[in-house]
Amino acid sequence: MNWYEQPCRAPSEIHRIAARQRQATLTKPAGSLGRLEQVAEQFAAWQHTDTPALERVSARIFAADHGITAQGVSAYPAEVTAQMITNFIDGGAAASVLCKQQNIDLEVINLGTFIPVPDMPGLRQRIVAAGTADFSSTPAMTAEQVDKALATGAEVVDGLDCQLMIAGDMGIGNTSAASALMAALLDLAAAETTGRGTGIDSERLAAKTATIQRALNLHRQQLDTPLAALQCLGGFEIAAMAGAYIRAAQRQLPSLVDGFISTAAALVASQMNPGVQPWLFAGHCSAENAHQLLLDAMQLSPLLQLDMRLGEGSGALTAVPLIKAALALNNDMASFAEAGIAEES
Ligand SMILES: O=C(O)c1ccc[n+]([C@@H]2O[C@H](COP(=O)([O-])O)[C@@H](O)[C@H]2O)c1
Ligand SMILES: Cc1cc2nc[nH]c2cc1C
Repeated sequence: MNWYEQPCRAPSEIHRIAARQRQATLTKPAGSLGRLEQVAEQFAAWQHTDTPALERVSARIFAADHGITAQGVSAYPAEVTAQMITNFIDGGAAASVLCKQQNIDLEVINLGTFIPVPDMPGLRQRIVAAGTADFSSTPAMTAEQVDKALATGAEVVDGLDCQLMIAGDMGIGNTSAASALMAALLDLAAAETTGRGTGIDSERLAAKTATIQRALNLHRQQLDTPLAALQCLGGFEIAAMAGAYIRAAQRQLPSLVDGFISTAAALVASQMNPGVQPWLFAGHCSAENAHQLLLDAMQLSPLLQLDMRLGEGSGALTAVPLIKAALALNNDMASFAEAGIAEES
């Protein structure tokens, strides 16, 4: 059996129920904390306690370049991927600011960019190749490359000591890869899964959609397993994130999923290993066109809807304070008995 097929233990339904019962005793009308109550119950099931805690969150940004950028699918040039890697490390990126502000440890993993990035502290160089091939004419990766990228995600998770993982993505062109994967894995047309990414106009959106649909037709015979779809249509960072979600679930470590690309990687992961889905939680719904449909297909209900469409883990990072609030309420509120308050009649 391949490492990514090893089973994942299910979260504890006993502790989910215990947390639900605890919620019912707290000084509030039943159900009045809405989704915050379910957040606490979910963490209770993950952590096997009715008073779950969230002290250690780790963010890992997976970066790589995409051959599909040769088709003019992004509003930005591919060199931004390498430039942003340095910006993450220098502290100037949105994800860097959110991590610093919340005391979340951040590491960047470079899977391979067109422009090489020099070694620097906080950057793990795991170069698969200098970007994927252009999937509009050839498979994005070789079988060896997809294996290496998947294994890198697992390696990263094996080094974590935290209670929640956030996997962020950076890769100009990666919304094209994510849209193609979503279409292939959910049996949809490119028109249903393709959006504006970094902000292309309607004319370029039509061309991007046509390019992705042509690629889906070209590779149709090869798209019979999620791994094959990942190899044909994915990116190195998407594969690494899929590997990270799988290994995290195998280690009973929950993941807070970010935006469209992150969720597409989570879709790959949960189709490669069905035990992954119960270990996922959605941080936000991105403004990227197909994200809501993708979340629905994966039965994930996002915490935030702020019209963000940045990637790099930013939406998930923004949701972390809300999770901490949900757990503090669950753990620290007085019960009706403790406060001497009359219960529902
Ligand atoms: O996370 C999202 O929902 C999201 C939506 C649109 C764009 N992005 C980011 O923008 C880049 C991909 O956009 P594009 O247009 O180059 O395919 C990549 O670095 C992503 O992290 C991210
Ligand atoms: C500047 C910039 C920052 C990003 N972060 C994630 N994707 C990005 C794309 C661009 C263009």
